[in-house]
Amino acid sequence: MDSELAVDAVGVTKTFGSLCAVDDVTVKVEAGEVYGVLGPNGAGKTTFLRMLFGLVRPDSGTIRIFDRSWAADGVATLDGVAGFIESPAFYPYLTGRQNLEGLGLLDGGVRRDRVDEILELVDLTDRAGDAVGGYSYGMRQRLGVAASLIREPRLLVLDEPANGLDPAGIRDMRALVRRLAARGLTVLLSSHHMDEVEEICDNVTIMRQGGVAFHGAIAELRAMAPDPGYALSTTADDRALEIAAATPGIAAVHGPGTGLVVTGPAHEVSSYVSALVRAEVRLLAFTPTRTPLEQLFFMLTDTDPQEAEAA
Ligand SMILES: Nc1ncnc2c1ncn2[C@@H]1O[C@H](COP(=O)(O)OP(=O)(O)OP(=O)(O)O)[C@@H](O)[C@H]1O
Repeated sequence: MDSELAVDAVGVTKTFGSLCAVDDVTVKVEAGEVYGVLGPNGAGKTTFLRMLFGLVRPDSGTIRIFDRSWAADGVATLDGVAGFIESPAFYPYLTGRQNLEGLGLLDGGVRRDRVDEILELVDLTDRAGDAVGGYSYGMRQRLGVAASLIREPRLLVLDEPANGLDPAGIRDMRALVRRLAARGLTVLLSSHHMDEVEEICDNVTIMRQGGVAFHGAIAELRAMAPDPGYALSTTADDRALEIAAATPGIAAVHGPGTGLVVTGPAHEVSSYVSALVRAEVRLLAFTPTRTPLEQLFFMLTDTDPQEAEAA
């Protein structure tokens, strides 16, 4: 039901000069879900989120947050909404706890046990007494989430919360978002990595050059994804190619460097590997290439995977 939507953005467009940064984007986020806005650099994700926060005014379209709009309700539109656009900023010489308490003062103070609870939730209890200047990037991102939680929001908006994090940081951030969702918080986050969102989001909008390349459930995306691919190196690649040609459902080509790239449904790939073993072709390497969803993301957004990885 539309009145229960946390975010109801319809046909939102924003142009900067001749550049259409956000082009007729519709995003509907149900209360209680984790929603991802995905896209490569420059796709328009941040501009879209900035419009939710009222930092940028759309040229056309409507935005309602928990049934409030900037036009009708002004700043009250942000009641129950918190989050950060790009990286959160803190006083580096104050501790994590002092930063949170300082922010709480803006609202007339925050109870100590509430700060304790939030620090526990973002897994910073042990480091709460250390100066933020000594925090890792991932800890600062988590403290940013903690700062957003002080006002007990119903909707948390996070712009690329995993950007710049190492794999452990990404794992921690993912776990944090899951914990928040389990407490009933609606989370809207942006990302340019499919693997960051595929496990935590229920629905996604994939943006490409301002427009929408896909929107729907992750499950729908999975159904559209191409077969998984594997980089293969053997003692006899030419023979391995011949065997691939004779194995139903398997496609194999020479890889970009040495070896082969093999694609096919998982059970066919398993039969293919058995056939190689029977033919006494020994495997020297067998590693998955991109996940099918990542591959689909690059296809939908028309992005060159190598360029994206370099960026
Ligand atoms: N204030 C502005 N003035 C002019 N152009 C802008 C402005 N803000 C954004 N843009 C342009 O709009 C396009 C979309 O930018 P946006 O930051 O929304 O993309 P993004 O998907 O968040 O990218 P990234 O992942 O790199 O942050 C870009 O081409 C950007 O240069």
